[in-house]
Amino acid sequence: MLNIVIFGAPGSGKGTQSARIVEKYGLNHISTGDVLRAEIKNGTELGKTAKGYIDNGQLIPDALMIDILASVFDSFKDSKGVIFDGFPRTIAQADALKAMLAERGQEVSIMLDLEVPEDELMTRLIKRGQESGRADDNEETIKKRLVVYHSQTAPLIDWYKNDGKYCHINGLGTMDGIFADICTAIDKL
Ligand SMILES: Nc1ncnc2c1ncn2[C@@H]1O[C@H](COP(=O)(O)OP(=O)(O)O)[C@@H](O)[C@H]1O
Ligand SMILES: [Mg+2]
Repeated sequence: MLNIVIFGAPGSGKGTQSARIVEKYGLNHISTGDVLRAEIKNGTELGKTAKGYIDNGQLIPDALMIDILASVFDSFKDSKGVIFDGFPRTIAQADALKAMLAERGQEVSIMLDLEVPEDELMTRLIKRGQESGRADDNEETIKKRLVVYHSQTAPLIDWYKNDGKYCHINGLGTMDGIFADICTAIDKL
């Protein structure tokens, strides 16, 4: 199985590139953001809990996220592989993902880090907020999310370097150009 972690700040293009990877390689996509937004839309207990954190630009607690992730992962039977989009976001989540995959005789194949400058992230997210109406894509919440990204999520770059899975991708450029770089990395696996 191919287990790909797609990584980057909010607005770095994880969702955009995941859709292309899914189509070309026939993988299953786990976007934890999409899972939580669906729960919010359906008004579930989990959705209510998640909304409080998301509206404030904060991360959902690790223990809850790790449970959700494992149950979504186990819902895919005979999968060719999975793209993890939006998970892990903390060191504790990376440890948990490694343990969860190891229990199932698997491991992360590669971590793709989409690097995009901050001013470009802000421009993209403001635009996404206007077009899609995503509640957390407003300037105030985006700023909080970027602070959380730098303090809690960016340390995963060194974590994955130490684990030998890290792959840097320049996330600035055309969507096709970025996808071509991603394919080059995946095809080497
Ligand atoms: N290479 C790119 N160049 C310009 N805009 C992009 C690029 N990739 C994605 N976008 C736009 O940036 C926004 C955020 O992309 P998205 O894939 O949702 O990011 P993430 O899932 O990492 O938050 C979207 O509105 C998308 O259309
Ligand atoms: Mg996304």
